Amino acid sequence: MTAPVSPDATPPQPQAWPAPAKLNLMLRIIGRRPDGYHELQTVFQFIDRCDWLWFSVRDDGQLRLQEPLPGVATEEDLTMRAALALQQATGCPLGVEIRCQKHLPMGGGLGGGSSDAATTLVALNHLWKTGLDEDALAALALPLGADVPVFIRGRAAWGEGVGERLTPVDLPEPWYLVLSPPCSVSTREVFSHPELTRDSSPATLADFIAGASPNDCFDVVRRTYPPVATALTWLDGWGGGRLTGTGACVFAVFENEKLAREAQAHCPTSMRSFVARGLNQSPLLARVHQCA
Ligand SMILES: C[C@@](CO)(OP(=O)(O)O)[C@H](O)COP(=O)(O)OP(=O)(O)OC[C@H]1O[C@@H](n2ccc(N)nc2=O)[C@H](O)[C@@H]1O
Ligand SMILES: Nc1ncnc2c1ncn2[C@@H]1O[C@H](COP(=O)(O)OP(=O)(O)O)[C@@H](O)[C@H]1O
Repeated sequence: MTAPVSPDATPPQPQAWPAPAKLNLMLRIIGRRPDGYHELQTVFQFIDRCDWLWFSVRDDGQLRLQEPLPGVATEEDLTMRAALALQQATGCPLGVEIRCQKHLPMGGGLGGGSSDAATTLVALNHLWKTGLDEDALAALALPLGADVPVFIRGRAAWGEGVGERLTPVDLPEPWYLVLSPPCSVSTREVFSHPELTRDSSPATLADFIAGASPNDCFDVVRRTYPPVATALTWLDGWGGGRLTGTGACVFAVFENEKLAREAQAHCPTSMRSFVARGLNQSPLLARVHQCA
């Protein structure tokens, strides 16, 4: 299924690389590993809302970031960590200067930082000609964050483990109204919350397709973050809101763009929102094929 893309998915310049957002269409926590990480079951789908990145290769091996993000030290930025990981894994003598134009809210459950990291790995693997295949890139991606591999693979997926065991799925590609409450949710904080449900019984993809779309973080996040509760209450009037990942963003599903935009027009002006199309294939894959 090929979806028409919204203007947000149009590259600002031909050399720009997309880092799309993801939604978790469901999220179950079925256990905890000895290292403290939670065993999940989730459904990932991309949306056509993206951060955009530019890469200028340097001959001197240095890694530079134009315009560091507020509150994120340059060496902690996931683009820098991804570039370093690729450099170290391949012994590549080249460096890069990276510009990242953020459109995705940080700590929003949209996976923006993870997607920036994946786009950096994929783009530099091409620009530095380091020749890693998809499996090797996904292996480099996982230590950067549990969400990074799905952005490397670039296909909507049923995810298990910490989200690294991925089975591609072909889903309907509806339109979403996404609300971005004025708060940032720390994934680590939610996963360490004493009241989080951690023992859901395992589900199957068939359960999701039959309409089961729980998010086991929903109650804890709604109780802990009042702006998320406000956004969810508002979406109750539009068929009900769902949480992506650990939030803060929430979303509702619409059959077409017109209905999603109609709902958005009623959204309180205090609430940031956008309309986006669900995508089973990441625009990053199309960008890579453009280079082939
Ligand atoms: C929950 C999810 C669902 O897609 O998304 P977000 O809401 O963060 O976008 C992801 O699993 C998040 O992935 P990601 O954001 O890459 O998390 P990481 O950086 O690997 O982990 C941040 C912290 O969350 C906790 N963590 C994360 C993932 C997991 N399965 N169990 C955990 O307990 C760990 O304490 C970890 O130190
Ligand atoms: N390039 C980046 N973009 C966004 N966040 C980043 C980036 N590099 C590091 N981070 C850190 O990762 C955290 C989680 O980011 P993000 O992926 O946007 O949220 P989430 O995991 O909720 O989807 C941020 O709060 C920030 O501290």
